[in-house]
Amino acid sequence: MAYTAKIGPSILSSDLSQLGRECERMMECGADYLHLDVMDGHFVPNLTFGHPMVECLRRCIGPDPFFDMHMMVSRPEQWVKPMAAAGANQYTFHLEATANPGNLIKEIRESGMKVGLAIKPGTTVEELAPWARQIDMALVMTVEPGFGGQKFMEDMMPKVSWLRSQFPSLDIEVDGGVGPDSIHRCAEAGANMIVSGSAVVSSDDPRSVIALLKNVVIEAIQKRSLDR
Ligand SMILES: O=C(CO)[C@@H](O)[C@H](O)COP(=O)(O)O
Ligand SMILES: [Fe+2]
Repeated sequence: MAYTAKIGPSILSSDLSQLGRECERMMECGADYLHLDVMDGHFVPNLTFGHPMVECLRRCIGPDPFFDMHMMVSRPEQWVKPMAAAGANQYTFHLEATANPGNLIKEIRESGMKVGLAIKPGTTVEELAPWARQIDMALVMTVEPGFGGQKFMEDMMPKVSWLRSQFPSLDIEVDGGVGPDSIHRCAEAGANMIVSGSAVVSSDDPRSVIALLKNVVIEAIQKRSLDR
């Protein structure tokens, strides 16, 4: 069991005029990585930022924080090299957005980034499975991508459980509506990379929320290793 508990705040719900400072604040509060949501207004009905912003963020907060790029874009092939040059560490693309996942996985690796593969709520986990041994992380969306602050979809948890049973050492991320009320379900199902936006960023005490989320996942991982 190679995976560990990691919490990655999504800075989508933060004060975007202060993005650099907000990223620093999340890292100071115990975040393990930063989840950066890129939306192109086409794959999803919302627009955020692209590689120029990532380059500025990297310059602002230094080389260490791990940037997990959640690419909610229609042509993920187009942004691999620019994102790598801007300082992204992991490129998480949507299975629904490409006709040739194998080629894209190869391009991402050749650009020096880790590979994440995301599925929307309507996509089955069996469609992701053929790629699972070639990727670093599977992202099971627990809301329809596009906006922060939506309700957690508990009915996505069987996808996480199935992936964990089939791929015991894969990093599995959940994203959307995850916070203190839903973290137990995610952790029990087998998720180990936890994206949390509004629950962390809008809290008066983000440090405590991050610690709580992480402890629940650590306990679930320990329990699973004892049960084996
Ligand atoms: O990718 C997305 C939404 O499309 C997410 O990363 C959200 O931005 C997470 O925010 P919360 O749902 O936790 O508020
Ligand atoms: Fe996201």
